[in-house]
Amino acid sequence: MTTLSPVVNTLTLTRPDDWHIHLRDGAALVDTVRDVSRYMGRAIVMPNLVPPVRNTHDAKAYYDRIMAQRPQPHFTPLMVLYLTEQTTPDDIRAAKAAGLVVAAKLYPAGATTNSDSGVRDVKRIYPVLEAMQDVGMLLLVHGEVTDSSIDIFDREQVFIDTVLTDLVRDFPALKVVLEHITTANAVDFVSAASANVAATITAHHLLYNRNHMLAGGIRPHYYCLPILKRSTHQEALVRAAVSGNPRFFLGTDSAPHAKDKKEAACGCAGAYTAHAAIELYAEVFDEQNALDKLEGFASHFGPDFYGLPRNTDTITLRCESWTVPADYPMGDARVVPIRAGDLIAWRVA
Ligand SMILES: NC(=O)N[C@@H](CC(=O)O)C(=O)O
Ligand SMILES: [Zn+2]
Ligand SMILES: [Zn+2]
Repeated sequence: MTTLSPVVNTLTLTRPDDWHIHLRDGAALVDTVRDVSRYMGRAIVMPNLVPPVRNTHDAKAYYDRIMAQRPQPHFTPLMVLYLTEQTTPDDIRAAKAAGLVVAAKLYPAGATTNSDSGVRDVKRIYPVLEAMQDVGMLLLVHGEVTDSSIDIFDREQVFIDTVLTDLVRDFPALKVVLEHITTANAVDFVSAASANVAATITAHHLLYNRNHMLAGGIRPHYYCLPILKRSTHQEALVRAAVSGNPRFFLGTDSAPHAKDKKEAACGCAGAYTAHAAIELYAEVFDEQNALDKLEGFASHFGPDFYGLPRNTDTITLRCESWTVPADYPMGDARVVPIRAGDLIAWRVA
């Protein structure tokens, strides 16, 4: 239960989880694992490494590399397989049997960072989806079409209309998470879908719209995929997040890229928010006078949808502003976080 002090300057809630994060690999793990494990209980760890996490063996090895960073003891990484057109139903059954892997991720080939090994035609992985539905493994989806003739601001909506609608109809018992939603269309789709369809929402898509990225100068650290949309979409996401509808829950999509790879003529897609994830979400809920709805979104609805137990301990946030550093170390590189050099209103006690 959320406890609000009378003056609402502290907030205690069940320990949250992050249902979508990129921890990367190698030297970066020191920093990404430390950040995510500060207070998150679990994290769904995205498999878009190079090469991707394709099978139980890869997932176990990646899990071990994460655990070698000695995350806080309350932290557990939840592993995900990367679906390719070569993934077999046996890969799914083996991963389920091994117990470490809770989901598999559909990246349309070419849709986002390290998605080249992804799926060109969803029909080709229908036998794999059949197996997932059968064994109860969740499908996580980067929901954008890749057709170059489709406007980048429309790619999520077109994916919903041309791919996802058929997919959820053809696999009614498959649990599907539409990741990092960015449009009112996605909110409407999930709200109207069966109880087996949910969505994650990032802090940056709740806090920002495309003006923040493009008006008065181009700001590459706001560039992520799916791209920030116009404010009416942002407002629809905020309404969904604070609605108390259990099919919308927290997934930061914190996705670090080295500063020089973002501040470049052709910059990478991804925003870093793991330095202040729950703090940024708290700002959004506070702004909406909906702090009492944060716990459901951050700590209850995710595990409920995944069929996992809720965390049993708590964290406490204080309404006390602090200045985010200009950058943070990320292995041998530096990463510029969201809100760099600026204030955040909440801090974790
Ligand atoms: N969101 C992003 O813009 N980038 C992510 C990939 C993804 O989640 O689509 C990344 O891995 O950098
Ligand atoms: Zn994605
Ligand atoms: Zn992501």
